[in-house]
Amino acid sequence: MTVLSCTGLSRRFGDVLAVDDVSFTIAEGETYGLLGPNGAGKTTTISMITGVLAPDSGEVLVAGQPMSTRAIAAKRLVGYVPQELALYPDLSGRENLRFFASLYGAKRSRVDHVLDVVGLSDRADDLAREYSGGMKRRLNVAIGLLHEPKLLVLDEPTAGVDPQSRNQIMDNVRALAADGMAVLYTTHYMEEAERLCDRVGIIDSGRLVAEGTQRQLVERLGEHDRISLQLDGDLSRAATVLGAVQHVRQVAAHGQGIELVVDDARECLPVVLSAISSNGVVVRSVEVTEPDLETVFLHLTGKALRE
Ligand SMILES: Nc1ncnc2c1ncn2[C@@H]1O[C@H](COP(=O)(O)OP(=O)(O)OP(=O)(O)O)[C@@H](O)[C@H]1O
Repeated sequence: MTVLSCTGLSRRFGDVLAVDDVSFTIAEGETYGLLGPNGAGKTTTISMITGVLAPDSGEVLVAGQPMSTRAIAAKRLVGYVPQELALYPDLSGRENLRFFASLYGAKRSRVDHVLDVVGLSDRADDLAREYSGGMKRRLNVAIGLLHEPKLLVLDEPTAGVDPQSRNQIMDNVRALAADGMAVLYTTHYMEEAERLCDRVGIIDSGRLVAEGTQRQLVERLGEHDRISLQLDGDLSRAATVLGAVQHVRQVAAHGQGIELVVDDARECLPVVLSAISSNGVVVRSVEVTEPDLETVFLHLTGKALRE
């Protein structure tokens, strides 16, 4: 079942078209990663999805309910974990949660449950100001879960947190998705997107430039595995021999090195190495590059995700 459906979302700030005709959906139990360089339009998109900001055009539906800045029913279905921490430092973790539970009309019994989910039960009665950055963020996630949302929106939840909290947050997302929650996740960490997200959308200058599973994106761009070799010996002979090896698509020699574009590096490598050595050329080093989301992202946006 589709939980989130965005259709033709656009939003302008003065001369800047921050979000330009963005459409995507997220199904029950699916984790969708929204990736983009700084200023691409991620936060503006999220603000429209969570009903914080009105779109100039387009529509957001959450479990079939239209979202708007005044849509109480739709907002009840969304848990939002913003980039900026939103909690009271002079209240304990538990008091923060009780406060937000009363604000959202959530059951008080949810407080202990969400504390347990984010692994803060044993520190629940300490003041939030005494929490580490990672614990504060976990408390923020707990606040987002209080009212049992169908869609959880996390805006860079692991930015600047310690590895333990980062792992905890990622485990939480996995478990929540396994229980059927739809998750929208933005991050600057490509490996998180690779590990967590069933599908990703790449946004650049306000437009969704590509969308799919990691494999689909890599295949659509026609990216291939590469093998870089540093060699001693007759390079031109090695290049000729390698050009005839099955599944080698391109051979380029430069200096003492040869760069190969191949179909499947793991399968090709043993054949490549034996072809070289049987022609009296010595291999000094080998580097294999398999295309990943970072490659796709660079290809599409011309930028690294973390700059
Ligand atoms: N309230 C605003 N007023 C004017 N311009 C804005 C406003 N909010 C966002 N913008 C502009 O809209 C564009 C998209 O910004 P947005 O914050 O959505 O990007 P982002 O992808 O979330 O970036 P980051 O990764 O840096 O958080 C940027 O050019 C930004 O300067």
